[in-house]
Amino acid sequence: MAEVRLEGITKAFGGKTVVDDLNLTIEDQEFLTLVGPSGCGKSTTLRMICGLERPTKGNVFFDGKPVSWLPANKRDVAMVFQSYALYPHKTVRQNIGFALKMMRVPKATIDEQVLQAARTLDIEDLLDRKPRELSGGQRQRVALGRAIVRDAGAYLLDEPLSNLDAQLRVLMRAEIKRLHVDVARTFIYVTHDQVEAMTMSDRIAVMRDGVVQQCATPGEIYERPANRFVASFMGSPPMNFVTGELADVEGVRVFRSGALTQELGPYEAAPDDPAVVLGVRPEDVTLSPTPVEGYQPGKVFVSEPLGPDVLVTVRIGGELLKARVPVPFRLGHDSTVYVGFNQERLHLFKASDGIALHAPQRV
Ligand SMILES: Nc1ncnc2c1ncn2[C@@H]1O[C@H](COP(=O)(O)OP(=O)(O)OP(=O)(O)O)[C@@H](O)[C@H]1O
Repeated sequence: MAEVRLEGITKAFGGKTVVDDLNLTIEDQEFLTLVGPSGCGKSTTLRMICGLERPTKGNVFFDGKPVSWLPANKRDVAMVFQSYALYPHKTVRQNIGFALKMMRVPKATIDEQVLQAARTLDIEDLLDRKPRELSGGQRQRVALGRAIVRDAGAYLLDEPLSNLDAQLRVLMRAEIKRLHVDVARTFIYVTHDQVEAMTMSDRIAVMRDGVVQQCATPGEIYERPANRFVASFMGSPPMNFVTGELADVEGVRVFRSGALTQELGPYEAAPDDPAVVLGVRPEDVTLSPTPVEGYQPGKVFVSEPLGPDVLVTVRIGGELLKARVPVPFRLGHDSTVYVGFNQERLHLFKASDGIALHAPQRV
């Protein structure tokens, strides 16, 4: 059992605040991912949770008990690092069992638990090898094995897949997600890869410059990003943004920018300032070779086949927009194309501070 609560935790190094008044509760058995660009404070946050770093201000609680003063080895956590940190001269079996040996667990129990962890991770046949005789993916599994054998309340994983090639990352992503189900413990995972965050997590906390921008389920983050930063960081290929303004034309709210005019649905609040940024994800852009009412004419700039669909960049006036459309797409470069947006899935942000202006919740 481990609910991890961060209450106003702040960390400064030499007067520079790198984590700023962070408040977050990670539920028991939840898979929470901290995601954000390099240097935003993810690892520092994780290190404060596990006890490798002390908060400058604020407190960390495990199951309601403050632990900020406890050293790492006295906390009920196990950590997996990006570098694996395996002992090169020890076998896989010794690496996995090392923490238990340090805790003076009887040998028979260690053997049994190591075997059980190895079975979970499908590395039983590697137990007598040394790390140098393993592939990157196998080393990663050993690092995970070393963590899960500890039977900790919370597992903290810091970019555990970043040293693996793209194919292996996809494989291990699914394996870690499955491992979380099997061991039924709290997982706190750090990555700068938004795809990992989206695919693995129960909830995602998106960080920027030491501040959590939004903490929500992957679905909410994708559908209702709190601000332009979250909208641009989550989603691949990224959301299109067009700067313009809101206007009312014969009682209908429209967005206008240069050559582009787009009718909008209802929005919760009309901002004081009409300067806004329209956001539209590439999969919400439709292309037609012939005119359609409400569509804007543009020119095909470039098209990139992705397999099941095509990423088409279209020029409308001075803007370049990306559309993800199904195959086949037969229009060549510079052909005229008509561009439509899925009105129900448009996003609006205030131009001044990037805060989202949400449409009423769809049911
Ligand atoms: N021990 C330290 N002393 C001084 N500055 C530090 C220390 N540790 C981290 N920092 C700084 O704190 C900021 C946040 O670092 P942190 O490692 O938490 O970021 P991150 O989001 O995990 O980045 P990455 O994805 O690159 O690992 C960075 O600017 C980093 O240089």
